[in-house]
Amino acid sequence: MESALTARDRVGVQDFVLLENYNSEVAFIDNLRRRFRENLIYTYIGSVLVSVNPYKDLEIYSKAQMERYRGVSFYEISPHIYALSDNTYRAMRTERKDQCILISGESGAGKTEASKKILLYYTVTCPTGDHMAALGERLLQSNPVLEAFGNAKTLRNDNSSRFGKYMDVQFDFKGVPVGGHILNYLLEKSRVVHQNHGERNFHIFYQLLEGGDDDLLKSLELERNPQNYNYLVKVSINDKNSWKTVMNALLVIGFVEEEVQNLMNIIGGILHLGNTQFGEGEEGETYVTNEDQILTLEKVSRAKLTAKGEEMISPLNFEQTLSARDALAKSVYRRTFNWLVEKINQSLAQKVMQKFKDSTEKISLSLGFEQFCINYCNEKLQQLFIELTLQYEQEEYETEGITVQYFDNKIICELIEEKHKGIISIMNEECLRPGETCDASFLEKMEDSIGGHPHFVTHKLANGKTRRVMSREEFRLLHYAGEVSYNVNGETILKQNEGLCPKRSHDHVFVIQASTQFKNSLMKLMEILMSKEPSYVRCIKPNDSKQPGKFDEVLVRHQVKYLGLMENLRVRRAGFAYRRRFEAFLQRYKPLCPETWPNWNGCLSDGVSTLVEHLGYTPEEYKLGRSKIFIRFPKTLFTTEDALEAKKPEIALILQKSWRGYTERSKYQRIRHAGQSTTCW
Ligand SMILES: Nc1ncnc2c1ncn2[C@@H]1O[C@H](COP(=O)(O)OP(=O)(O)OP(=O)(O)O)[C@@H](O)[C@H]1O
Repeated sequence: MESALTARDRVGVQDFVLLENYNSEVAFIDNLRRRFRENLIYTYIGSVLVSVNPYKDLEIYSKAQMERYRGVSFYEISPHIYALSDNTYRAMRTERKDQCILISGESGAGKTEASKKILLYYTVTCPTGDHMAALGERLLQSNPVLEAFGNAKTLRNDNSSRFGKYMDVQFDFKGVPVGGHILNYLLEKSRVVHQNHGERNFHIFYQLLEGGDDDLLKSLELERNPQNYNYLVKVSINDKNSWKTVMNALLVIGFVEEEVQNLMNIIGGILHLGNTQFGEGEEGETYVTNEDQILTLEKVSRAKLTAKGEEMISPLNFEQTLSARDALAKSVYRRTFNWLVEKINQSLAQKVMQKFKDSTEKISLSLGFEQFCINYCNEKLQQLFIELTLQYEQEEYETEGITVQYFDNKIICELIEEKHKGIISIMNEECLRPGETCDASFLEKMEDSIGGHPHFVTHKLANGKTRRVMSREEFRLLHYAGEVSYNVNGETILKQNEGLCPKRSHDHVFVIQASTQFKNSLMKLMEILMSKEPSYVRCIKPNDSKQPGKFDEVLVRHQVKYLGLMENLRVRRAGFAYRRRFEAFLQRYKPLCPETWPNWNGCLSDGVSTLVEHLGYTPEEYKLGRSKIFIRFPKTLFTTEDALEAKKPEIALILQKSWRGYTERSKYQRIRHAGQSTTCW
């Protein structure tokens, strides 16, 4: 195994920082490709882990592998998600600082799998109490449940998460995981009533129909064939087995039989709701045509209005009724999903580590409100990445007189969220305006307020070439990940911003616009993340056909670009690969120098100078700042780490000897003291 690993390490560089030509995108991608061919899917850029989806099971996630990475320094061993997990865990314990791991990448790049591997690593390697054994199991089992209700087959991924997830895991002072908590964001509820060609509804609908036993289906008045339901399309993906896994997971998490039955009642109810047929009366009123549904569903075709304190029931026309039926289905599903997450949270009780799951997607189709929110979320996460890594480095380098240029996406975030002028404000204003919401006037307002912004374009504002490919009903944003067009026609952006309810002019003030809600929850998330020490996993999808061994260079290049990996590398290499506060550096490496071991009593920077001179660092290898040492090349650090590793047995021997000497001396003193006391008597 070891020799195989050494051979693997020779294929490409395991840290991009060691790339000879670090400015070359070609060299970067070539390194990725060479490693990918050897099944080396992980590579570092300093402390950032780049992961390429292998689309096949690799034997690198066993318990034995976990043991290899346990307690081992980041740079000492080949890159792995376990190394990052372990490092984060140890940083939390030694530095006593909350940590978070941000996993990003486009749909199908491997974010969910990465998060599962991290969780598995903690549940296997962390110290446990009895409580933890059960908690670990519940943490792991929360995945199949969330996936059943929150994941679906899309063109890009057969198991695509259609919601954002932030998982919090809490440890006690001994490093024992004591609980977990999940926050979910922006479930793609529109999928409940409509799926694009080749895609499916959420897995649970199919799992129920394929896996549920005859009695259950009978009690829910359901038939096995998904084709009998308007909200479903027929594509099976091992749903029968998944059903068993999900039912078992629900039990482990602590759902009682009645709750599971209720959940299934709701899922069945949504399917029936989708099958409700409506007819149109002579005066434009709508009525339910399938008689068995009349009692439960006739209210869908009416709206309750309150004007000047008086309530009125107004009939909806055919179109409005269909839209109200779908809105009801979506709303029930969303609430059920939230309830489910809450139940899981109760089961995980006290809480543990972090992971926010985003779903960066570069989409060139016309999209609506939900996609707008998802892309805004990814934009914010990218901004956070820039702020926490690149900008931080920039500031440090400025004091060293080094300047580095990088792409800052703040301008796009502001375009979306700025008070009074941003797209969200304009959208809200338009929703609050008396009268029917109108996407055309929303577009005009945007053109007036932000027309001319370099990241915004509409048909009217576009130049000839772009205008030819743009419709009059869309606007285009140049996100950091690429251009995305958003459709504003009819039922899309504004309707969804209002929460998909038919608008009632008198209660505008009570409408809490979905975009503002989303913006606020995003701000809260950013606050949480900013308060923690971040680690990053950047996932890359090697091809669009989900095939093992296929490396599509164009696709990979695009992701390298929008994930900002080249910038990340440039900043890393422009300066120093490693930095540590003097006290931390001295504390770690002081055994390597007789003058600093066992203690250095002078000023810290002198101690570090003495230490590195003894180690033979050349002037270009390092620099001393005011409070930190900066080491330019990882190789220098590796050598120092190796020296420390080699020294460890010697240190252990010295400590052992000192301890034995101390205990023997104490014993002698006690005997001597006892002898003297006896003599006195
Ligand atoms: N490390 C891995 N080893 C083996 N297969 C993997 C790995 N990572 C991902 N895959 C494969 O790729 C598929 C897609 O991965 P995953 O669901 O994690 O993507 P994602 O980035 O979470 O996508 P989405 O944003 O759509 O949820 C998985 O179902 C699995 O088949």
